[in-house]
Amino acid sequence: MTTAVDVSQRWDELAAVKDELAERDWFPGTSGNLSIKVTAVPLTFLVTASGKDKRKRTPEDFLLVDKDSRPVEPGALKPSAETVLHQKIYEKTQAGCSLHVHTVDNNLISDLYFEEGEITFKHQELIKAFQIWEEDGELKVPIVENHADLDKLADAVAERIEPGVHGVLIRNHGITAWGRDAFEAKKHLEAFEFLFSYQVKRELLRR
Ligand SMILES: CSCCC(=O)C(=O)COP(=O)(O)O
Ligand SMILES: [Zn+2]
Repeated sequence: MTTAVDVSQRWDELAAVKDELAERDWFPGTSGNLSIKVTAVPLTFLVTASGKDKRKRTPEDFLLVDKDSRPVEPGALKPSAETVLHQKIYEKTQAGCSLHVHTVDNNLISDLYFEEGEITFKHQELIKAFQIWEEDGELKVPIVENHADLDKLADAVAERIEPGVHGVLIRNHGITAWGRDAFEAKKHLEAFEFLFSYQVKRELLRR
């Protein structure tokens, strides 16, 4: 059962994450969407309303949706166009929070490594953010095509989820990253973006 207290607590957590990502300027041109799980069975989650400037904090920032990404209560607010991606993450993982942002670095990496289908990070301290502690441990980030059909896109992302995958890049679009809760999802997203930024600069220096 969803209680008003659960929704309000999760709302505040997601709003705090949204503020922090906004400070990093990770929502250019109204892009990006965020969600947080409220109940597991049946699945309900708060998701950002579509088309809004996610840098602003308003009482209409999020709405509660059900297991089919439909609003729990009728109203004027539309859930993110990409809500079904969040739904698939909750269906396929134990995630409690899912974050999607468009950055120049994640777009460049998704394009540069698209043909390989993934990018692998090794010998980087920050892969410890993903609990990889071995000296030769590797972090793989799958890359999928940016299908215009969002159900197809969500299926393509879901197909690449396996143990050890904490985020999927969408070619020239952005990344969807997740974690057990808001803290872990943000930690993963920040670590991914650090690694992408490093790799972009490394490629530039090499050329
Ligand atoms: C203006 S960016 C195009 C849509 C998109 O990729 C995105 O992340 C934002 O869509 P939403 O419906 O969640 O506002
Ligand atoms: Zn997007």
